[in-house]
Amino acid sequence: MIHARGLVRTFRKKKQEVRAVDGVDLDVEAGEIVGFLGPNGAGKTTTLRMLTTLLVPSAGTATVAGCDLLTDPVGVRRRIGYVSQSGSTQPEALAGEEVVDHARLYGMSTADATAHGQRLFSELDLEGLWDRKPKAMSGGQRRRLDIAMGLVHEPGLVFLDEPTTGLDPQARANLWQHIRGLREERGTTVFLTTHYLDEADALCDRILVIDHGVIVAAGTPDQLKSGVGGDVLTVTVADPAATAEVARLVGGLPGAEPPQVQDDRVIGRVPNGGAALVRLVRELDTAGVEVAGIESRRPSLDDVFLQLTGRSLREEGAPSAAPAPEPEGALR
Ligand SMILES: Nc1ncnc2c1ncn2[C@@H]1O[C@H](COP(=O)(O)OP(=O)(O)OP(=O)(O)O)[C@@H](O)[C@H]1O
Repeated sequence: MIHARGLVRTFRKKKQEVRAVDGVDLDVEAGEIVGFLGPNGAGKTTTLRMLTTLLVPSAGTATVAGCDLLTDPVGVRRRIGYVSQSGSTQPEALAGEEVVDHARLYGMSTADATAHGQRLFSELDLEGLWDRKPKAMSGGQRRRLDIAMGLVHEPGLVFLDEPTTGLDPQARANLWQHIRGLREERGTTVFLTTHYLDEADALCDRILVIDHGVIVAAGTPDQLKSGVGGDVLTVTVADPAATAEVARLVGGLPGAEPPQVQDDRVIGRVPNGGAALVRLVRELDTAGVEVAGIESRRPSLDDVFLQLTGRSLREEGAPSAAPAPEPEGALR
């Protein structure tokens, strides 16, 4: 469904050339849900904008939904849906009318567009908002309206740029269900960027990780996690002054990598978490360290990210859980 080779996009910024995307190869098969992850500024949006014909590549080739990106951009546009980070609804237009007009641009009849738009409103919890202007909707409602716009013409391939940012947990869960439903019922292919690792883990068949304009890893969430190797040990101490001693003990476990200290926590990686945990508890007891919590767990996608990019997605200012819901009816 998407096959890109050597995609490059450069920008000039204060007389310097920025290589926002620096040779991206990617393949997305029909019916897949693929997540595109990367730290801020990694090149996700630039890649998406090229694949959706909004930005001309500086180099490289791609076919998207069966059409050549460079020679048939109109063909690409006809076959895809795109929901940008900023959305595309007009603040003064009536929501339902806008959705219908959008579908009609793609050749749908008014009756079909209305029926399909109303079904999407119901599925995306927008019931009762058909005649409301976006400027009088909450941020979460506007985001769901953007998504309805991207889906109303029933494209076979949808690009979603951070679709759930700003949605409350329930709206996020509804949208995940909707995205899965699109694939199951219509075989829709979905390519999405997200800052939520739990979202990528739960929703995506495959994940591509981009950093500095280059894809640094690709695989299923499980493949990526098992690539990190070993288990993650976390010790939380009652007194933060004890972290140096705990770090020494964790670092001394067989096969351990040098641990990190974050506030009152020491985080280490060991080949066998179960055995290491038993030994560590004994050593901590002997050393007289008061422990507030201790756990061994399988690596998460955040650990994958940290290993691949040297940065944690959470350090990037990305929330580790969805932000608190906006009050319904809040004005822009
Ligand atoms: N129009 C532009 N002019 C100059 N530089 C740009 C332009 N668009 C993007 N860049 C630069 O290209 C790089 C990649 O940006 P891009 O928006 O693709 O990253 P991203 O991974 O989507 O980041 P985020 O997660 O913050 O949305 C950044 O260094 C950015 O500053």
